[in-house]
Parts: sequence; structure tokens; C-alpha cells
Amino acid sequence: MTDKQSFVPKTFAVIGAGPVGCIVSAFLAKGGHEVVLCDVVPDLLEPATKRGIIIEGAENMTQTVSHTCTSIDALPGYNPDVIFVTVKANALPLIASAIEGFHNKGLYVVSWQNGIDTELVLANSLGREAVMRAVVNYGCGLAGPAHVKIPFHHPPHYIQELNPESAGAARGIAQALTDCGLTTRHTDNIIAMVWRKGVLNACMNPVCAVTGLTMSQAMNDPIIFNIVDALVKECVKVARANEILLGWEYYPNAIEYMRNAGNHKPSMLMDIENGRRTEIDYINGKFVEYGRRSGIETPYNITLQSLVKGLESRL
Ligand SMILES: NC(=O)C1=CN([C@@H]2O[C@H](COP(=O)(O)OP(=O)(O)OC[C@H]3O[C@@H](n4cnc5c(N)ncnc54)[C@H](OP(=O)(O)O)[C@@H]3O)[C@@H](O)[C@H]2O)C=CC1
Ligand SMILES: CC(C)(CO)C(=O)C(=O)O
Repeated sequence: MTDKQSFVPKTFAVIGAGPVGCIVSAFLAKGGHEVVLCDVVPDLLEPATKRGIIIEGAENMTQTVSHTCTSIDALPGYNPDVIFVTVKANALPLIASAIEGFHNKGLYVVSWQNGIDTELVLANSLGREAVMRAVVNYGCGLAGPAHVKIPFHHPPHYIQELNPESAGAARGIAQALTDCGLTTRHTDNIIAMVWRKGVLNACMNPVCAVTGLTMSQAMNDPIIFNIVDALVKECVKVARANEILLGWEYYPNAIEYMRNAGNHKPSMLMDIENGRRTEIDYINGKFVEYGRRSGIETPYNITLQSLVKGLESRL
């Protein structure tokens, strides 16, 4: 491996031109990096190299990227130093095996996603040395192709390598993102951070997906709030039983975060509205799985997972 303490990535690939991928792409390109944005839906990509990606809300910019492509198989042609994976977690096994087709030593792959254990799916195919896990702290949605609304942005974002050998590379990626305005910190505690975000997703995403409510509507409805509250408590129990340290102040902070998210539609609600499968198995499904392993009952998570699966069965 090269000297990873001085890893300075220059060329980035971003897989997924949804709102999350568009934001990373636009920031990296604004910072002067070569960026290739990849999505299976050509219409989503069209404006990215011409008009530019528009971001509006907590951040505001219009920024073109260097290239786009509609297949992961085309990515080696751009020789990326780092690939950001910004697709829904349920697409990961396919993505991992597509990257495996051309992956070589020194190419890093970042799971810039929600969900518990997403990094392990990538590492199963690519090896732990290549994979980084991130926690993303913004909320966003597409207003149109390459047109993103970002109602809230709470930097920093966090990143950590899976193999300590790659710590320098993870620091280099964090620095590149920070220099572009997407402030990202290297951490030694990513699993706890993933779970902290995972609890918020387990509460908001399925509840809003099932009810059609935005985050603030759900939090302000006393009946729905009771379900959210029970979910937070159940998820915290599962985390504790699995020795994941969420922190002393976790419960009030989580409630405050959800209350302050405004009229954001969580990504799972957008999936249901757009007739797409969701990442429920990597969110509530993981609390059910880890609950079973540690003898904690998870009736709220099981119910929400089943209801979302019921909605998916109509697709
Ligand atoms: N939206 C939000 O506010 C936030 C989302 N996140 C997380 O970030 C991740 C991405 O979210 P988001 O941007 O909303 O996701 P989207 O589903 O909106 O965007 C992902 C895009 O990737 C495409 N895609 C799927 N498979 C492939 C493939 N094999 N090759 C190329 N493109 C592919 C999808 O196409 P298709 O739809 O046809 O499958 C879709 O256009 C998720 O894990 C989400 O939970 C994190 C923080 C906030
Ligand atoms: C709801 C939110 C913004 C954070 O909980 C999110 O991560 C999502 O929409 O998937």
C-alpha cells in the first residue's frame, strides 16, 4: 500500500444520483475534483454535466460535474481514487459485486448511506482494507433530476476505515470533503455513530413511510409521537444489550433532532411514494436481528418492518 498518511484523493466516483449522491458530487466538484456521477437512470444524470446540479435550502449552489455514466462497469475508465456509494442499502449486494469486477488495491469505497452493517456487505466482496463507513448528517430530497432540496445540514459528517491499515486513507478522504465545504471528521467510533443515526431512521423512516407524514407532522401528532417514543426506547434497549454506547444524553437529543427536522419527508417515504423498494431490512430489520441475538423483544420494530414490507408487496 502507498503511504496512507498522505493519501490525497483527486478523482471521485459517486454511485447513485439521488439527492445524497448529488450533494456529495456537487461539493467535491466545487472543490476542484474530477467527479464521475453514475446512475442507472439516464434522465437523472442529464443536467449534471450541462446545467449543473442545483442545491437549495440549507446549502445553495449550482455545480457541474466532469462526467456521468449509466453503468458501474464504466467507472474504471475514469480511474477513480475513491468511490462513494450513495444508493439505498438494499442495492448493495449488486453494487459490491459490480465493483469487485474491477477493484484493485488502493481504490477505496465509502458507504455514504444510512443503515446498520452496510459496510460489511461491501467488505464481503471487496475486503476490509478497501472499505470505509460514513455517517451522513443532512436531510434532502429531489425536486427534479439533479435538483436537490436540502432542508437541514448538521455537519460534521463522520468516516472511519474498517481496517486500521487504512486509517490514513480515511483521514485523507475526510480532509478532501472538508476542504470542499462538506465538513467530515475521522472517528474511531463509527459503529456507535451508525447506530445513533440508525435509531433515528428506525423511528422516523417507517413511521412516515406508513402514515405519509413528514417528520414534524409525525412528531406533532400525539398518537404517532407515542409510537416514535416507544421505538426510540426499544432501539436503545437493543443497542445497550449489544454493548453499543449511544451516550447518556441520547434519548433527549434524539427527540430534539426529530422535532427540529421540519417538514422533511424521510427517504423511505419518498421510496414508497415513488414505488421503490425500501432499505427497511437494514434499518428496523437490523434492530429485530440484533434484538433476537441478545434476547431483547422488538415488537415495535417487527410491526413497522412488516407494515413497510406490506406496502412494498403492492409494488
Ligand atoms: N434522503 C435523505 O435525506 C438521506 C438519505 N440518506 C441515505 O443515503 C442513501 C442514498 O439516499 P438517496 O439519495 O435518498 O437514495 P435514492 O434512492 O434517491 O438514490 C439512489 C439512486 O441510485 C440509483 N441506483 C440504484 N442501484 C444502482 C446501480 N447499481 N448503479 C447505479 N445507480 C444505482 C437509484 O436508481 P433506482 O431508484 O432506479 O434504484 C437511485 O436513482 C440511502 O442509504 C439513504 O438512507 C442519508 C441521509 C439523508
Ligand atoms: C430522516 C433522515 C433525514 C434522518 O433521520 C434520513 O436520514 C432519511 O431521510 O433517510
